[in-house]
Amino acid sequence: MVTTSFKLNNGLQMPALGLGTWQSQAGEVKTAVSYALQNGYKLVDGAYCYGNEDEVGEGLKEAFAAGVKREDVFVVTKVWATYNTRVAEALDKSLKSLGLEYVDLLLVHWPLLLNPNGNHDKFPTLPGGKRDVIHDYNHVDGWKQMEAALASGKTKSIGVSNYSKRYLEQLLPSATVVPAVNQIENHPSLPQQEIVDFCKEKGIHVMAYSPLGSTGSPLMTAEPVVKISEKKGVSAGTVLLSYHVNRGSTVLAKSVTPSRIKSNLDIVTLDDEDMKLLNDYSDDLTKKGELKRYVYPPFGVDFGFPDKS
Ligand SMILES: NC(=O)C1=CN([C@@H]2O[C@H](COP(=O)(O)OP(=O)(O)OC[C@H]3O[C@@H](n4cnc5c(N)ncnc54)[C@H](OP(=O)(O)O)[C@@H]3O)[C@@H](O)[C@H]2O)C=CC1
Ligand SMILES: O=C[C@H](O)[C@@H](O)[C@@H](O)[C@H](O)C(=O)O
Repeated sequence: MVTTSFKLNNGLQMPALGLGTWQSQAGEVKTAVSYALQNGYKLVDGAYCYGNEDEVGEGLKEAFAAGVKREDVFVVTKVWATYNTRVAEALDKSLKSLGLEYVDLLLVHWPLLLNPNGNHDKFPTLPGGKRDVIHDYNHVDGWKQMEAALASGKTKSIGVSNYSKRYLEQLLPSATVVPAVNQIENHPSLPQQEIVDFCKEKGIHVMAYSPLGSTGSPLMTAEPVVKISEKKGVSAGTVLLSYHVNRGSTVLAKSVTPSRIKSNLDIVTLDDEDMKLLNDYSDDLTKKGELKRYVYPPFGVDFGFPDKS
């Protein structure tokens, strides 16, 4: 029996699979969200930064009108980096767009501050074009605002995203509330074993993003993925998504294509031999220095991840 949900450190259950909405275009994401929720998805992952939360909200509304219950959907949003000193405001904006009274999980999208008074709401830049990062901001202080957001009742859980072990080690000694979740890029080409192990030790649930290798799903053709998919008679997508659930993580898959949204629901148990093939592939890339991070925004900040600074 494949796991369908995981218990968070606050006692709430989080579904094992969620629909991603990054880069889901206007005119497509409403249908994707509504279709997914009416066909078995229980989690939707969004963010203010994605610029499509109004439409995600329309999709939620359509699903609720069709009989899906609010309490059966786990809605995630994130505080964008220009709002890390204005968490309450960010959460209110997202709730308004989503048409909700509360979200189930609010994440710090990235552990840094982009200038809240800069030349752009989301991506402020300096005269030379570089991102306008406020370098004396301390993400540990920012967490206090996340704890206040939790106390407001407008989110049921709080967590982080894009936190390496180093960043978690900075945060945890001062945290009154231990993050329920760390959402990180994760797949066989970026196993993140150190962070996954550390999170497990600290009771922080991992949500894996870009499991297919992000735009265009390049990991579908990775050799061990194809091999396992042929052996088991399942799709390459199923292998890549199941890898996380088998590791005890929640996985997010983005699609705006109904047939893919549906097929991504097929999570299977991978046996020890399958996991060994995938782990050997990861170890080999690690040894060769060929780990691959697909999501690498130009912040110019060392986040402490293994592949690139
Ligand atoms: N916290 C963070 O900083 C980040 C969070 N995320 C979250 O994780 C989610 C997933 O990651 P994301 O980077 O979007 O990438 P994914 O790894 O989910 O890949 C998405 C791509 O794969 C395609 N695809 C989806 N399913 C299939 C399938 N069954 N067969 C073939 N192709 C398929 C999609 O195409 P199509 O849509 O055209 O069907 C799209 O091009 C995001 O949407 C977002 O919610 C992602 C990045 C960073
Ligand atoms: O969640 C997805 C990613 O983190 C995305 O929000 C960033 O990559 C952003 O587009 C950026 O350019 O900084």
